[in-house]
Amino acid sequence: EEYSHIQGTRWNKNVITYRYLIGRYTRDLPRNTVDSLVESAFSIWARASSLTFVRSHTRSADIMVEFVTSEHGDLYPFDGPRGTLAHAFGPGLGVGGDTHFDDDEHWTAGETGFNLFVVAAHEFGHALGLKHSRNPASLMYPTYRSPRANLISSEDVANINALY
Ligand SMILES: CNC(=O)[C@@H](NC(=O)[C@H](CC(C)C)CN(O)C=O)C(C)(C)C
Ligand SMILES: [Ca+2]
Ligand SMILES: [Zn+2]
Ligand SMILES: [Zn+2]
Repeated sequence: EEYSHIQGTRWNKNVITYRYLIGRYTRDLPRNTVDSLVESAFSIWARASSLTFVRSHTRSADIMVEFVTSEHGDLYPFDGPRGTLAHAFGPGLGVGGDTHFDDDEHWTAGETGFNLFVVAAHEFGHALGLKHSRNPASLMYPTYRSPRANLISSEDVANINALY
């Protein structure tokens, strides 16, 4: 789900930085696989818009990416295996844009478990300010669906370009 009621509606810049909280990677996948799946999820939005995403190694990144379980320091504890898979805060300072993945899930790069690329693409939509869509073809549909060819719909492209 998205918590944009806490944050603003959009970033006031086109270059958006992200970083991982070191030590908060999942053990389901090699680190470089996590890095490339996350990079691919960002590139979906970069290709659809005028936004660019830069990985940062300093404290000041816009979007902090981490894998956490249960109670993890915000008001939205995760719920163990299945159920909620991840959440992201809408654009803004501090927690704004931060994206948390439930590490009680089995994260994969394929068809089994939950595909990290698919979930990250959805979450980064929220981190950019998008809300859920009732259109099942949309990346912002609130229920997980396994990876498919064209993940992003024309509605998603229209929505991100209406915002930026
Ligand atoms: C398998 N479990 C689900 O399909 C669950 N949905 C999610 O975990 C959403 C993320 C998916 C769409 C990647 C939560 N969300 O909206 C985050 O921004 C439930 C539908 C059970 C809530
Ligand atoms: Ca869960
Ligand atoms: Zn969502
Ligand atoms: Zn959280």
